[in-house]
Amino acid sequence: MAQATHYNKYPQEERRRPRIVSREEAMELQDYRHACHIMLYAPTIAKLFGRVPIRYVVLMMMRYDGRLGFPGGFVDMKDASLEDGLNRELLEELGPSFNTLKVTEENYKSSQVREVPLKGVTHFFVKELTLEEIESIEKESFNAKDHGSEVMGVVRVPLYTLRDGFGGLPAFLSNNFIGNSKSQLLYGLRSLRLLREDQIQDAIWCSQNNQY
Ligand SMILES: O=c1[nH]cnc2c1ncn2[C@@H]1O[C@H](COP(=O)(O)OP(=O)(O)O)[C@@H](O)[C@H]1O
Repeated sequence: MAQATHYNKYPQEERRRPRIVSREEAMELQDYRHACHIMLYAPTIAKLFGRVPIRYVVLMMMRYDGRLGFPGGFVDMKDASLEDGLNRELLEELGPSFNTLKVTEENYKSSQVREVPLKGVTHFFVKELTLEEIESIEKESFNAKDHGSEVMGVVRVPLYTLRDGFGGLPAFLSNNFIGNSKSQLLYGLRSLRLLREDQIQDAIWCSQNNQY
C-alpha cells in the first residue's frame, strides 16, 4: 500500500528517473532484483601511434544483445553477499582470473534504484588492477564459460579524443549501452579522476554533435 501511495505521488516521468541510494537503503529493497557490475581499470604509459596518451585501460564488454555493458549480473538469493554474487558472475563472464582476483566491499562505489519497467537495483563497483592483471583477464576471458555466448568479447574504452574531434571516447559514447552502464562509465571516470571534467564534457558534447 505504501508503494501505491508513492507511485500516485509521482507522474510517470518521475518514476522513470533512476535514483541514487546508499548501500544500506538499497539492501532493504527486498522486492527488487539486485544486479552488480564492475569497472576494472589500470593505468598505462602507452601511447596510441606513439603520440596519443592512452592513460588508462578501462574494460567493458560487448554483450550478447549487441549492447555494451560492464561485466557482472544479477545477484541470486543463494549468494551470501553482493560481492559473492559479483565474483561468481565475473568467473562466468571473464574466466579463471577471478579464481584469484576477488572483488571486496572496498570496491563498492554506488547503488541506483529504478521502478520501471521492472523494479531493480544496480550496484556499481570499481577495481584498480595492474596492466599485467588486465592483460591476463583479456587473455583468459577466452576460457570463460560465457565467452562466445553471453559475452561476445571484452573491449577497452578509448579515453582520448582524436584530432577529428569524434574518434575515441566521443565515438565510443555513441554506442548503445545496456541499462545505466553509460552513466556508470562517466561516473567512474569522473569520481576516480581518470579524466578531467572538461575532457568528459567535451567528449559528451562531441558524441552528441557528430558533424564528421
Ligand atoms: O553494465 C551494466 N550496468 C548497469 N546495469 C546493467 C549492466 N549490464 C546489465 N545491466 C542490467 O542489470 C541487470 C542484469 O543484467 P545482466 O545481463 O548483467 O545479468 P545476467 O548476466 O545475470 O543475466 C539487467 O536489468 C540489465 O539491464
